[in-house]
Amino acid sequence: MPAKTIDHDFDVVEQQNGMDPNSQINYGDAIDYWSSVPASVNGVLGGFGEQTSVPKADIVGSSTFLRKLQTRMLCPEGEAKLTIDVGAGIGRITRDLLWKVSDQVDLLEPVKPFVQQMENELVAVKAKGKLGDIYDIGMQEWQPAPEKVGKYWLVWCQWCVGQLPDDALVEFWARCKSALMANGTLIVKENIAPVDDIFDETDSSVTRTDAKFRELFTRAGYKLIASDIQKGLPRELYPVRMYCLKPIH
Ligand SMILES: C[S@@+](CC[C@H](N)C(=O)[O-])C[C@H]1O[C@@H](n2cnc3c(N)ncnc32)[C@H](O)[C@@H]1O
Repeated sequence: MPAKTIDHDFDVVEQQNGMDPNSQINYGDAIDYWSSVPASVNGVLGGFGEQTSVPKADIVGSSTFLRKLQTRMLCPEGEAKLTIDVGAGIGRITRDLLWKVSDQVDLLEPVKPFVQQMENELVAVKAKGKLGDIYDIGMQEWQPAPEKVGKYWLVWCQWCVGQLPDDALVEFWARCKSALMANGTLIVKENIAPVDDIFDETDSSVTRTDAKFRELFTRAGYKLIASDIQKGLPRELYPVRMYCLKPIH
């Protein structure tokens, strides 16, 4: 869930059970949960929709982060800035941010009602000729289309990687490496757990610690070049961290 509130009692019970949060993830349960919420910003942001400060603060934080990284994200002349919005929900981030910095945006999202809603959310992006392909599958099933291997300028993963267990996530990020162009970038923006990884049974996901993220980036073959905390979120939410990663070739 994107905007998870801190619920210590629940976390402690889960940790005391001594179960590995990874082993509790069930892809089917996750799809059932996300299919049951409204196909809206409020639905994909766990109740922290446009009536709250969260969506606006999120987009401002991401564009500030990207602006700081401009010189590290140069695209070779003559090549298109192709981006993929992973676990895209209804296409909120593409609609509000990614189209502005990209020539074309692909989206990956396994929940059918969210994919249908993209048609409404992305009318303006499509009219500008910037809407690419939509893959209605999970990250664990995705691999870059043969003609797109080495073509992506940016892979954007936000509030979705907790849906995969550690090993499947490392394998997914390794496939992203083959999708990226030589100077391509992986951005990961996620909630951060304070002490240990925490399983959330609502959407069958894991909230990871900063240390775990850094370990998984190394395992997947990336170098971390920048990281910032998202500012301006309500106090009751987990901290949210942005990571900028470059593949090690
Ligand atoms: C919290 S929402 C975030 C949506 C979007 N990234 C945003 O910030 O607006 C999590 C998204 O991950 C999607 N998701 C669930 N399981 C997934 C999987 N295995 N692979 C890719 N996306 C998944 C959900 O359907 C949902 O759209």
